Amino acid sequence: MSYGTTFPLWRAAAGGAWQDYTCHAFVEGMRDGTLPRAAFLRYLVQDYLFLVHFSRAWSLAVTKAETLEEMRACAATVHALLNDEMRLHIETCAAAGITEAELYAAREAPQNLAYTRYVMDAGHSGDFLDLMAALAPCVLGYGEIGTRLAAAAGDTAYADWIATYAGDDYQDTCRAVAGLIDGAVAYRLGPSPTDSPRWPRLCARFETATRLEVDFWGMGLSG
Ligand SMILES: Cc1ncc(C[n+]2csc(CCO)c2C)c(N)n1
Repeated sequence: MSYGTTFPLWRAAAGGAWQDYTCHAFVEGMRDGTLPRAAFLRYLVQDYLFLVHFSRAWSLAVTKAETLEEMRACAATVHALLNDEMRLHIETCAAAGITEAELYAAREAPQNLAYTRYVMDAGHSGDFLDLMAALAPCVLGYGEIGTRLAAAAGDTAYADWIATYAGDDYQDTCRAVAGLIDGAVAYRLGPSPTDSPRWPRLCARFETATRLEVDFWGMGLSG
């Protein structure tokens, strides 16, 4: 499966890290239902905080955009994150007796700090493309994981999670973000972006963010 033309190149350049992320033991545990509930809730509480900072990162993308089209796409993502994406976390945690105030006050795990602040820094120290390369593994990785798990899931309590990311709405989001990235790359790097002196650094940013996703899953498992 692939979204757009830039993402497959970045994914290939990330090598084994991409496999480590999308086929992580945490993911396999959701697929076959063996993931302990405590690990999933630990992940979900941290992921709520993650989404707070990801909303900030997409907000930064609005200010780093160079076209109105880019601004609209990033602003729409901020809106979706704050108003739709986080609701899933709030409702699932509420059912487990965790309030939103408790979510907001939870202490960030070091793996969470490392990942979210890395992404923010990619945007602060770089331009729109640096930020997109750091954001891409998160958005498109979950799209890939959702699709794979929907086709291979066993009897699992995580069917809702899988259905969310395998569903048409989320897959449309993935295609839209891939299109945003392809357009942004063409706008800034021209018709042969892989020849740009900037290309290796963008690949490196993508790979680093991918490794930080691996560590984020690991945090859920290790507690
Ligand atoms: C650690 C971690 N990585 C990726 C996602 C997935 N995700 C993050 S933001 C977003 C909406 C589109 O930008 C989606 C689907 C997550 N929740 N947690």
